[in-house]
Amino acid sequence: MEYSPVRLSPHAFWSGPAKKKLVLLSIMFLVWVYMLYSCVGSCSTVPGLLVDSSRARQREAGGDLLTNEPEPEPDWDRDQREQRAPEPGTMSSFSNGSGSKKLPQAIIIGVKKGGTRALLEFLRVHPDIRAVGAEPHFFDRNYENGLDWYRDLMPKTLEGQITMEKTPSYFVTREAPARISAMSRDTKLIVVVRDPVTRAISDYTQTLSKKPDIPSFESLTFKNRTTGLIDTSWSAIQIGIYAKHLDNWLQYFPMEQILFVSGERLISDPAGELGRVQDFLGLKRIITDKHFYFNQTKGFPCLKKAEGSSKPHCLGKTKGRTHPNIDPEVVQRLRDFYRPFNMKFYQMTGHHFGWD
Ligand SMILES: Nc1ncnc2c1ncn2[C@@H]1O[C@H](COP(=O)(O)OS(=O)(=O)O)[C@@H](OP(=O)(O)O)[C@H]1O
Repeated sequence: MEYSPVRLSPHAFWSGPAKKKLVLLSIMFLVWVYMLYSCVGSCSTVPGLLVDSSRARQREAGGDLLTNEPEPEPDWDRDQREQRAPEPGTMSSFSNGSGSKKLPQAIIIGVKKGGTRALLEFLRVHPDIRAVGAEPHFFDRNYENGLDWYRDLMPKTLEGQITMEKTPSYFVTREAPARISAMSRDTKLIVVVRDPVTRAISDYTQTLSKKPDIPSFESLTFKNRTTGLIDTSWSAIQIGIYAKHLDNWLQYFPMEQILFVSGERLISDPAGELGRVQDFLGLKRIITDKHFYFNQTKGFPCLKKAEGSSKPHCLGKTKGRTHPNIDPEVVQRLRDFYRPFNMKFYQMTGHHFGWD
Protein backbone atom coordinates (compact mmCIF):
# COMPACT_ATOMS: atom_id res chain seq x y z
CA MET A 1 0.00 0.00 0.00
CA GLU A 2 1.16 3.47 -0.85
CA TYR A 3 2.13 5.76 1.96
CA SER A 4 -0.48 8.46 2.48
CA PRO A 5 -0.39 10.96 5.37
CA VAL A 6 -4.14 11.34 5.05
CA ARG A 7 -4.51 7.87 6.26
CA LEU A 8 -2.46 8.46 9.34
CA SER A 9 -4.31 8.84 12.59
CA PRO A 10 -4.03 12.27 14.31
CA HIS A 11 -1.91 10.71 16.98
CA ALA A 12 0.51 9.29 14.40
CA PHE A 13 0.72 12.69 12.71
CA TRP A 14 1.67 14.65 15.88
CA SER A 15 4.25 12.20 16.91
CA GLY A 16 5.89 11.58 13.51
CA PRO A 17 8.47 13.51 11.39
CA ALA A 18 5.72 15.89 10.26
CA LYS A 19 5.58 17.30 13.76
CA LYS A 20 9.31 18.10 13.62
CA LYS A 21 8.83 19.85 10.28
CA LEU A 22 5.97 21.91 11.61
CA VAL A 23 7.91 22.98 14.70
CA LEU A 24 10.87 23.91 12.51
CA LEU A 25 8.63 25.92 10.19
CA SER A 26 7.06 27.72 13.13
CA ILE A 27 10.48 28.63 14.52
CA MET A 28 11.56 29.90 11.10
CA PHE A 29 8.39 31.97 10.82
CA LEU A 30 8.95 33.48 14.27
CA VAL A 31 12.58 34.32 13.41
CA TRP A 32 11.42 35.93 10.16
CA VAL A 33 8.78 38.02 12.00
CA TYR A 34 11.38 39.08 14.58
CA MET A 35 13.86 40.12 11.86
CA LEU A 36 11.20 42.11 10.03
CA TYR A 37 10.22 43.85 13.26
CA SER A 38 13.82 44.77 14.15
CA CYS A 39 14.42 46.09 10.64
CA VAL A 40 11.44 48.44 10.88
CA GLY A 41 12.77 49.67 14.22
CA SER A 42 16.29 50.30 13.02
CA CYS A 43 15.23 51.77 9.69
CA SER A 44 13.80 54.72 11.56
CA THR A 45 17.37 55.57 12.62
CA VAL A 46 18.80 55.60 9.12
CA PRO A 47 20.23 59.06 8.63
CA GLY A 48 18.52 59.62 5.31
CA LEU A 49 15.19 59.45 7.04
CA LEU A 50 16.41 61.65 9.82
CA VAL A 51 17.54 64.21 7.30
CA ASP A 52 14.10 64.17 5.76
CA SER A 53 12.34 64.66 9.07
CA SER A 54 14.68 67.46 10.05
CA ARG A 55 14.03 69.04 6.67
CA ALA A 56 10.33 68.88 7.33
CA ARG A 57 10.97 70.62 10.62
CA GLN A 58 13.14 73.19 8.89
CA ARG A 59 10.38 73.90 6.42
CA GLU A 60 7.99 74.41 9.29
CA ALA A 61 10.53 76.68 10.92
CA GLY A 62 10.41 79.15 8.08
CA GLY A 63 12.31 77.44 5.32
CA ASP A 64 15.61 79.28 5.40
CA LEU A 65 17.42 76.31 6.87
CA LEU A 66 16.80 74.46 3.67
CA THR A 67 19.01 76.91 1.88
CA ASN A 68 22.53 76.99 3.04
CA GLU A 69 22.55 80.71 3.62
CA PRO A 70 24.34 82.99 2.99
CA GLU A 71 24.71 80.83 -0.05
CA PRO A 72 21.74 78.67 -0.92
CA GLU A 73 24.10 75.75 -1.14
CA PRO A 74 22.12 72.56 -1.62
CA ASP A 75 25.21 70.32 -1.64
CA TRP A 76 23.28 67.79 -3.65
CA ASP A 77 26.00 65.20 -3.46
CA ARG A 78 25.54 65.01 0.28
CA ASP A 79 21.77 65.05 0.12
CA GLN A 80 21.70 62.13 -2.25
CA ARG A 81 24.25 60.22 -0.24
CA GLU A 82 22.43 60.71 3.04
CA GLN A 83 19.16 59.46 1.67
CA ARG A 84 20.71 56.08 0.97
CA ALA A 85 21.15 53.56 3.74
CA PRO A 86 24.72 53.70 5.08
CA GLU A 87 27.18 51.39 3.43
CA PRO A 88 28.65 48.51 5.42
CA GLY A 89 31.36 49.61 7.78
CA THR A 90 30.11 53.15 7.99
CA MET A 91 27.51 52.62 10.68
CA SER A 92 29.67 53.88 13.51
CA SER A 93 29.83 57.44 12.21
CA PHE A 94 26.17 57.31 11.37
CA SER A 95 24.78 55.49 14.38
CA ASN A 96 22.79 58.34 15.79
CA GLY A 97 19.86 56.27 16.88
CA SER A 98 21.05 56.51 20.47
CA GLY A 99 22.52 59.42 22.36
CA SER A 100 20.94 62.80 22.88
CA LYS A 101 20.80 66.17 21.17
CA LYS A 102 23.08 68.77 22.71
CA LEU A 103 23.80 72.42 22.09
CA PRO A 104 26.99 72.83 20.05
CA GLN A 105 30.25 72.94 21.96
CA ALA A 106 32.06 74.33 18.90
CA ILE A 107 30.84 76.62 16.12
CA ILE A 108 32.38 77.70 12.82
CA ILE A 109 31.35 81.37 13.00
CA GLY A 110 32.88 82.65 9.76
CA VAL A 111 33.82 84.01 7.44
CA LYS A 112 31.47 83.95 4.51
CA LYS A 113 33.32 82.53 1.47
CA GLY A 114 36.29 81.64 3.67
CA GLY A 115 36.05 77.87 3.11
CA THR A 116 33.63 77.11 5.95
CA ARG A 117 31.78 74.35 4.08
CA ALA A 118 35.02 72.57 3.23
CA LEU A 119 36.11 72.72 6.86
CA LEU A 120 32.83 71.35 8.18
CA GLU A 121 32.67 68.57 5.58
CA PHE A 122 36.24 67.54 6.41
CA LEU A 123 35.56 67.63 10.16
CA ARG A 124 32.52 65.43 9.80
CA VAL A 125 34.82 62.57 8.89
CA HIS A 126 35.97 62.51 12.51
CA PRO A 127 34.02 59.90 14.53
CA ASP A 128 33.90 62.24 17.53
CA ILE A 129 32.28 65.08 15.62
CA ARG A 130 28.62 65.26 14.74
CA ALA A 131 27.44 68.31 12.86
CA VAL A 132 24.27 69.72 11.44
CA GLY A 133 24.60 70.07 7.66
CA ALA A 134 22.51 73.17 6.98
CA GLU A 135 23.27 76.56 8.48
CA PRO A 136 20.94 77.12 11.46
CA HIS A 137 21.40 80.95 11.53
CA PHE A 138 20.26 80.78 15.12
CA PHE A 139 22.34 83.61 16.58
CA ASP A 140 21.49 86.04 13.81
CA ARG A 141 18.07 85.33 12.29
CA ASN A 142 16.34 82.71 14.42
CA TYR A 143 17.28 83.71 17.95
CA GLU A 144 13.69 84.34 19.00
CA ASN A 145 12.97 80.63 18.39
CA GLY A 146 14.86 79.84 21.59
CA LEU A 147 17.56 77.38 22.62
CA ASP A 148 15.24 74.35 22.60
CA TRP A 149 14.52 74.95 18.93
CA TYR A 150 18.24 75.27 18.28
CA ARG A 151 19.10 72.10 20.21
CA ASP A 152 16.45 70.20 18.35
CA LEU A 153 18.24 70.91 15.05
CA MET A 154 21.36 69.14 16.27
CA PRO A 155 22.18 65.51 15.57
CA LYS A 156 22.25 63.10 18.47
CA THR A 157 25.62 62.58 20.08
CA LEU A 158 27.10 59.98 22.36
CA GLU A 159 29.26 60.71 25.39
CA GLY A 160 32.52 62.33 24.26
CA GLN A 161 31.27 63.39 20.83
CA ILE A 162 31.29 67.08 19.92
CA THR A 163 28.25 68.78 18.39
CA MET A 164 29.04 71.41 15.75
CA GLU A 165 27.38 73.77 13.32
CA LYS A 166 28.55 76.44 10.89
CA THR A 167 26.93 79.75 10.09
CA PRO A 168 29.48 82.16 8.55
CA SER A 169 27.37 85.27 9.08
CA TYR A 170 27.80 85.04 12.87
CA PHE A 171 31.26 86.59 12.57
CA VAL A 172 29.80 89.91 11.39
CA THR A 173 26.64 89.85 13.53
CA ARG A 174 26.91 92.38 16.31
CA GLU A 175 24.70 90.44 18.74
CA ALA A 176 26.24 86.99 18.07
CA PRO A 177 29.13 87.08 20.61
CA ALA A 178 26.87 88.04 23.54
CA ARG A 179 24.28 85.46 22.51
CA ILE A 180 26.76 82.61 22.11
CA SER A 181 28.39 83.55 25.40
CA ALA A 182 24.95 83.50 27.07
CA MET A 183 24.46 79.94 25.73
CA SER A 184 27.88 78.86 27.01
CA ARG A 185 31.00 80.87 27.76
CA ASP A 186 33.00 77.72 26.96
CA THR A 187 31.89 77.49 23.33
CA LYS A 188 34.88 77.02 21.05
CA LEU A 189 34.84 79.31 18.05
CA ILE A 190 36.45 78.68 14.69
CA VAL A 191 36.95 81.33 12.02
CA VAL A 192 38.13 80.43 8.53
CA VAL A 193 39.73 83.56 7.12
CA ARG A 194 40.77 84.23 3.56
CA ASP A 195 42.49 87.12 1.78
CA PRO A 196 39.79 89.82 2.09
CA VAL A 197 40.24 90.89 -1.55
CA THR A 198 39.70 87.39 -2.95
CA ARG A 199 36.93 86.88 -0.42
CA ALA A 200 35.16 90.03 -1.67
CA ILE A 201 35.45 88.84 -5.28
CA SER A 202 34.17 85.39 -4.28
CA ASP A 203 31.23 87.02 -2.50
CA TYR A 204 30.49 89.13 -5.57
CA THR A 205 30.77 86.07 -7.84
CA GLN A 206 28.15 84.31 -5.76
CA THR A 207 25.73 87.25 -6.00
CA LEU A 208 26.42 87.55 -9.73
CA SER A 209 25.55 83.89 -10.22
CA LYS A 210 22.09 84.60 -8.82
CA LYS A 211 21.58 88.11 -10.20
CA PRO A 212 23.48 88.45 -13.47
CA ASP A 213 22.30 92.08 -13.91
CA ILE A 214 24.08 93.59 -10.92
CA PRO A 215 26.63 96.38 -11.55
CA SER A 216 30.28 95.49 -12.03
CA PHE A 217 32.53 94.67 -9.07
CA GLU A 218 34.58 97.76 -9.90
CA SER A 219 31.62 100.12 -9.72
CA LEU A 220 30.29 98.62 -6.49
CA THR A 221 33.70 98.89 -4.84
CA PHE A 222 33.84 102.67 -4.95
CA LYS A 223 31.63 105.34 -3.47
CA ASN A 224 33.23 107.56 -6.03
CA ARG A 225 35.56 106.03 -8.59
CA THR A 226 37.27 109.38 -9.35
CA THR A 227 38.21 110.08 -5.76
CA GLY A 228 38.92 106.38 -5.21
CA LEU A 229 36.85 106.32 -2.02
CA ILE A 230 36.00 102.70 -1.13
CA ASP A 231 32.39 101.91 -0.28
CA THR A 232 32.78 100.24 3.10
CA SER A 233 29.02 99.94 3.44
CA TRP A 234 29.03 97.27 0.72
CA SER A 235 28.92 93.99 2.63
CA ALA A 236 31.44 92.35 0.27
CA ILE A 237 33.98 94.95 1.46
CA GLN A 238 32.75 95.27 5.04
CA ILE A 239 33.06 91.56 5.91
CA GLY A 240 36.80 91.58 5.11
CA ILE A 241 37.65 94.13 7.83
CA TYR A 242 38.40 91.21 10.12
CA ALA A 243 40.12 93.22 12.88
CA LYS A 244 37.00 95.28 13.45
CA HIS A 245 34.70 92.27 13.72
CA LEU A 246 37.16 90.39 15.91
CA ASP A 247 37.18 93.31 18.38
CA ASN A 248 33.50 92.64 19.00
CA TRP A 249 34.14 88.94 19.77
CA LEU A 250 36.98 89.74 22.12
CA GLN A 251 34.54 91.62 24.36
CA TYR A 252 33.01 88.23 25.18
CA PHE A 253 35.57 85.51 24.46
CA PRO A 254 39.28 85.18 25.25
CA MET A 255 41.58 84.76 22.27
CA GLU A 256 42.46 81.19 23.37
CA GLN A 257 38.88 80.17 22.69
CA ILE A 258 39.01 81.29 19.05
CA LEU A 259 40.85 79.36 16.36
CA PHE A 260 41.73 81.01 13.06
CA VAL A 261 42.00 78.68 10.12
CA SER A 262 43.70 79.88 6.96
CA GLY A 263 41.32 79.51 4.03
CA GLU A 264 44.36 79.40 1.70
CA ARG A 265 46.04 76.60 3.66
CA LEU A 266 42.80 74.69 3.86
CA ILE A 267 43.23 74.32 0.09
CA SER A 268 47.01 73.89 -0.12
CA ASP A 269 47.41 71.72 3.00
CA PRO A 270 44.00 70.54 4.27
CA ALA A 271 45.48 67.89 6.56
CA GLY A 272 47.76 70.46 8.22
CA GLU A 273 44.88 72.82 8.98
CA LEU A 274 42.68 69.93 10.09
CA GLY A 275 45.44 68.85 12.47
CA ARG A 276 45.32 72.27 14.16
CA VAL A 277 41.53 72.15 14.37
CA GLN A 278 41.50 68.66 15.92
CA ASP A 279 44.07 69.80 18.51
CA PHE A 280 41.98 72.88 19.29
CA LEU A 281 38.90 70.71 19.80
CA GLY A 282 40.86 68.34 22.04
CA LEU A 283 40.39 65.46 19.64
CA LYS A 284 42.74 62.73 18.51
CA ARG A 285 44.29 63.57 15.13
CA ILE A 286 42.28 61.10 13.10
CA ILE A 287 41.86 63.19 9.94
CA THR A 288 45.23 63.14 8.20
CA ASP A 289 46.60 63.52 4.67
CA LYS A 290 45.45 59.94 4.01
CA HIS A 291 41.90 61.31 3.86
CA PHE A 292 42.50 63.74 1.00
CA TYR A 293 43.39 63.69 -2.66
CA PHE A 294 43.71 66.56 -5.08
CA ASN A 295 41.02 66.43 -7.73
CA GLN A 296 42.49 67.89 -10.93
CA THR A 297 39.09 68.55 -12.50
CA LYS A 298 37.72 70.29 -9.44
CA GLY A 299 41.02 72.03 -8.77
CA PHE A 300 40.60 71.47 -5.03
CA PRO A 301 41.33 68.85 -2.40
CA CYS A 302 38.52 66.36 -1.99
CA LEU A 303 37.79 63.57 0.47
CA LYS A 304 38.77 60.04 -0.50
CA LYS A 305 35.81 58.82 1.55
CA ALA A 306 33.21 61.20 2.86
CA GLU A 307 31.32 60.60 6.08
CA GLY A 308 28.87 57.76 5.64
CA SER A 309 30.23 56.72 2.26
CA SER A 310 33.09 54.75 0.79
CA LYS A 311 33.20 56.95 -2.30
CA PRO A 312 35.34 60.02 -3.03
CA HIS A 313 33.60 63.32 -2.42
CA CYS A 314 34.27 66.84 -3.66
CA LEU A 315 32.22 69.87 -2.68
CA GLY A 316 29.41 70.91 -5.00
CA LYS A 317 29.70 73.29 -7.93
CA THR A 318 28.85 76.39 -5.87
CA LYS A 319 32.25 75.90 -4.21
CA GLY A 320 35.23 76.82 -6.32
CA ARG A 321 33.53 79.03 -8.88
CA THR A 322 35.53 80.79 -11.56
CA HIS A 323 35.85 84.44 -10.57
CA PRO A 324 35.40 87.22 -13.13
CA ASN A 325 38.49 89.20 -14.09
CA ILE A 326 38.69 92.37 -12.01
CA ASP A 327 40.54 95.49 -13.11
CA PRO A 328 44.03 95.07 -11.55
CA GLU A 329 44.04 98.72 -10.50
CA VAL A 330 40.90 98.14 -8.46
CA VAL A 331 42.41 95.02 -6.94
CA GLN A 332 45.50 97.04 -5.99
CA ARG A 333 43.38 99.80 -4.51
CA LEU A 334 41.59 97.21 -2.39
CA ARG A 335 44.89 95.68 -1.29
CA ASP A 336 45.99 99.14 -0.11
CA PHE A 337 42.69 99.61 1.65
CA TYR A 338 42.84 96.33 3.56
CA ARG A 339 46.58 96.43 4.42
CA PRO A 340 46.30 98.33 7.75
CA PHE A 341 43.33 96.21 8.84
CA ASN A 342 45.20 93.03 7.91
CA MET A 343 48.25 94.17 9.91
CA LYS A 344 46.05 94.81 12.92
CA PHE A 345 44.45 91.41 12.47
CA TYR A 346 47.86 89.67 12.31
CA GLN A 347 48.84 91.49 15.48
CA MET A 348 45.66 90.54 17.31
CA THR A 349 45.81 86.88 16.32
CA GLY A 350 49.58 86.50 16.44
CA HIS A 351 49.39 84.85 13.06
CA HIS A 352 50.65 86.24 9.73
CA PHE A 353 48.28 85.06 7.04
CA GLY A 354 50.43 86.36 4.17
CA TRP A 355 47.82 88.31 2.26
CA ASP A 356 50.14 91.17 1.27
N1 LIG B 1 38.15 71.62 -0.88
C1 LIG B 1 37.46 72.66 -1.36
N2 LIG B 1 36.59 72.50 -2.38
C2 LIG B 1 35.90 73.56 -2.86
N3 LIG B 1 36.02 74.82 -2.38
C3 LIG B 1 36.87 75.02 -1.36
C4 LIG B 1 37.62 73.96 -0.82
N4 LIG B 1 38.40 74.46 0.17
C5 LIG B 1 38.15 75.76 0.23
N5 LIG B 1 37.23 76.10 -0.69
C6 LIG B 1 36.75 77.47 -0.89
O1 LIG B 1 35.54 77.63 -0.19
C7 LIG B 1 34.94 78.79 -0.74
C8 LIG B 1 33.52 78.89 -0.28
O2 LIG B 1 33.55 79.22 1.06
P1 LIG B 1 32.39 78.90 2.06
O3 LIG B 1 32.11 77.45 2.05
O4 LIG B 1 32.77 79.47 3.38
O5 LIG B 1 31.18 79.69 1.42
S1 LIG B 1 29.79 80.10 2.11
O6 LIG B 1 30.04 81.29 2.92
O7 LIG B 1 29.31 78.96 2.87
O8 LIG B 1 28.92 80.40 0.96
C9 LIG B 1 35.13 78.64 -2.23
O9 LIG B 1 35.18 79.93 -2.79
P2 LIG B 1 35.13 80.20 -4.38
O10 LIG B 1 36.37 79.56 -4.93
O11 LIG B 1 35.17 81.66 -4.52
O12 LIG B 1 33.89 79.56 -4.88
C10 LIG B 1 36.44 77.86 -2.33
O13 LIG B 1 37.53 78.62 -2.79
